Amino acid sequence: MIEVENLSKRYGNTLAVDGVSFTVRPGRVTGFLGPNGAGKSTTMRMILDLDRPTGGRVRIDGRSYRELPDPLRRAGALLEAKALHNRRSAYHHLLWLAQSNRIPKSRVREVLRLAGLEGVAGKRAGRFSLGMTQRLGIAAALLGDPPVLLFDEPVNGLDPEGVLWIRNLLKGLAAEGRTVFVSSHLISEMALTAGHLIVLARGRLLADTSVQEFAESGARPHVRIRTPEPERMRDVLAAEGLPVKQADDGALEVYDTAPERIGQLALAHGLVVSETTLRSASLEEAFMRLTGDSVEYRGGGR
Ligand SMILES: Nc1ncnc2c1ncn2[C@@H]1O[C@H](COP(=O)(O)OP(=O)(O)OP(=O)(O)O)[C@@H](O)[C@H]1O
Repeated sequence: MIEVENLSKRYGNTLAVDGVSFTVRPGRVTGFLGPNGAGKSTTMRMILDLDRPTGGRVRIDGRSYRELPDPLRRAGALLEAKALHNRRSAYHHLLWLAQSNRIPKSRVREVLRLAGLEGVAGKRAGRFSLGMTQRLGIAAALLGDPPVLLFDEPVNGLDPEGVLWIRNLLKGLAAEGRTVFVSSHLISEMALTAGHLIVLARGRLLADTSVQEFAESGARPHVRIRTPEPERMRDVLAAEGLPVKQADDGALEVYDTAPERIGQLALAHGLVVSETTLRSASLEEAFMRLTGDSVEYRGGGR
């Protein structure tokens, strides 16, 4: 379990993380979602004691990272993939990590296999592609077989097969009862892997919720209408007190109503309607609404 309490980080004039509290529980994948610059990486670095908080505190299974005995066996992490300027082979890189953390040598082969790197174990890690570097980072995170795992944007640089692999890996690790915390700026990716979401924007916590609740809370169902006379339709809808807006493709979007009601109104006013479709907002729309609002709300602040 990871407990983050009132955590803040200031870099000069930038409040990268602004009084954030949440708990990441074991047994499920928790997505850490937010647009670029939201403060996800900074939060993850503070959880791992790689960056000192300006305020607040973090606990991993009840202790701060630096108090953990054998930290690699308690918490594993993949942070942003950096090109490894590493002359060591993938195998020797992992072996060095294992030996400095009292992890048995046999575990190196195991994680190379888990990460699909057996075939390139002898190659210099510094020459790896981004996708292979990502896999090597994941192998290192798994090396100590830790109950707590953090992954910062793990699908970056992976090909479709790799993306599928990581989704299944994350779900499998959570199903084993581990605490799995994964950052992403893509809600679509998180919808496929995470059961729970922590949403951050501009350093602030916007939501701490299940994926399903998140979709429902952000969703505002509406009816899409296509008509050759959009202006007249707008007038009719406005007279009925129905909120309406025009989508980029020219269709009208009407809220707080049902397609049947639109059909009745069109008939009553002699309007031709070529499409009426009930749409519930997608997860993307829920995410955009939530984070977009926060950007507007906080615009000019600070
Ligand atoms: N070392 C640093 N020095 C100064 N500012 C920083 C530093 N690290 C991060 N920031 C700033 O803090 C804010 C949050 O950055 P952070 O990288 O944590 O966001 P993020 O959500 O991980 O975004 P991304 O997905 O783009 O990595 C940004 O405004 C960033 O410019």
